[in-house]
Amino acid sequence: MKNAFEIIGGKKLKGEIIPQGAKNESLQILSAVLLTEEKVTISNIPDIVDVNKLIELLGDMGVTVERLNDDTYTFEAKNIDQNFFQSDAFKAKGGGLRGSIMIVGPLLARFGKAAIPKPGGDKIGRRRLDTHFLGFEKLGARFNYDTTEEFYNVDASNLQGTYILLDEASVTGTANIVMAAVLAKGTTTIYNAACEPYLQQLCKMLNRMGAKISGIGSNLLTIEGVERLGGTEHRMLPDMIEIGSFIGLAAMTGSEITIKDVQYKELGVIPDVFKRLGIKMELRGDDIFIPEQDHYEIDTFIDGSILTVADAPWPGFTPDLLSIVLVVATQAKGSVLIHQKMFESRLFFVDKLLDMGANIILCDPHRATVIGLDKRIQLRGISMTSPDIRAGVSLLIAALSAKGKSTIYNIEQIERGYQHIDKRLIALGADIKRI
Ligand SMILES: CC(=O)N[C@H]1[C@@H](OP(=O)(O)OP(=O)(O)OC[C@H]2O[C@@H](n3ccc(=O)[nH]c3=O)[C@H](O)[C@@H]2O)O[C@H](CO)[C@@H](O)[C@@H]1O
Ligand SMILES: C=C(OP(=O)(O)O)C(=O)O
Repeated sequence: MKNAFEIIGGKKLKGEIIPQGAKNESLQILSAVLLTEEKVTISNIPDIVDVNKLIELLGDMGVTVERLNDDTYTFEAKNIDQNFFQSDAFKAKGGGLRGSIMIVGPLLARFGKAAIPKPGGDKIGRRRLDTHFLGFEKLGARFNYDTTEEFYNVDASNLQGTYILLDEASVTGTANIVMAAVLAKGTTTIYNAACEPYLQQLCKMLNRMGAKISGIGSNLLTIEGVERLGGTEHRMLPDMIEIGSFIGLAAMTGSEITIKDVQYKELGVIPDVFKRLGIKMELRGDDIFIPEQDHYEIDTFIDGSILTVADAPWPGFTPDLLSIVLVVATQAKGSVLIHQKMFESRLFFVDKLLDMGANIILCDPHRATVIGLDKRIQLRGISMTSPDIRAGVSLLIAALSAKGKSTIYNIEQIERGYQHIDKRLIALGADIKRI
């Protein structure tokens, strides 16, 4: 199995690229098919490792899965095999995919019990699941964590709606609790709910299935429980993290790129953050056009002090794009402080950028100051391994801009979230070989 990319950098790219369907939305939406025995048709599903693993897991647990074309599937969760959840196969597969935690909410809602191995995942720091389980407990569930097997069992024969104040606005936690509450008795109110577009899409889909959710897009969701849900059709939004990654790629490599059909109004502050790095872009219809630009200059705050880009729950800036912003800043004119508030170890990949010649001071695990090189000095290609999905793409962008050859190992990290990324970038003129 070829699991590295060899990249010859320094080439300008040119052309159009279509963003894939959203990874994080897909993981929520696919879990929601478990809430009904009727057929659910889902389109614009990205062909990426994480999503394919979840589809396979649904099939293993008894969901009838039919692929209608490249990106459209039907799912029918009529005969779920309860024995599967205690099998070794489930323990091995379920743990390999963080998003699989979101099958718990729907399974509780529909069958009154669920099980899940502790998910593994990227090297980006501790990732607790407390919010999920505190929410389930409020709804009347009892959970048991087997520390030796690293396995959770959850029981909830009688879910009852209630008021839940989340300890933090967890994205997958909110999705999980919403999916448990839609079939609970009575009304559930979730305050401090996350409200990313992924969640808005999930709630809209659940309402089309017969759920009664109001407050969509806010941090206060009200869910009136219903007896049953039915089938529906759903189309995934374009992946906003991919769109941000392509904006960064265009700027860093000085390329003219058009990102097609971005659903601009769903992107929140993402385009503005890249604009503050000095990147020019135009909205043409619903496409983002990024012209070839040899230099871009980072804005300052109004009082002239150094700009900070920090993550925050939606509608703040997503943490999943901070690594991309960091890498793009290495070739800007000016300086920026990158403040990764949510994850403890997501900035450590800067050591690779330092080896490539970037000017970065890692202040502490959460903060890095980037002093841009203004393209006076080109990064140089090196061999590296990626610790996580977004660092992986950031390093790919750095390698595409760098002088000479780079090798990125462990590209499964990248491929869990970016569809056929080598082929799509080669179509724009990139020199990438799978080795
Ligand atoms: C499959 C999926 O959808 N994954 C996304 C989801 O993960 P996930 O749902 O696992 O992430 P959470 O929203 O639960 O939390 C992410 C991190 O942020 C911290 N935290 C969260 C909320 C808050 O108000 N304050 C705070 O500090 C948490 O402690 C945790 O360390 O949301 C993350 C945060 O946008 C994204 O990086 C992931 O790509
Ligand atoms: C951290 C991410 O994903 P996950 O939650 O699946 O690990 C991400 O998409 O950047």
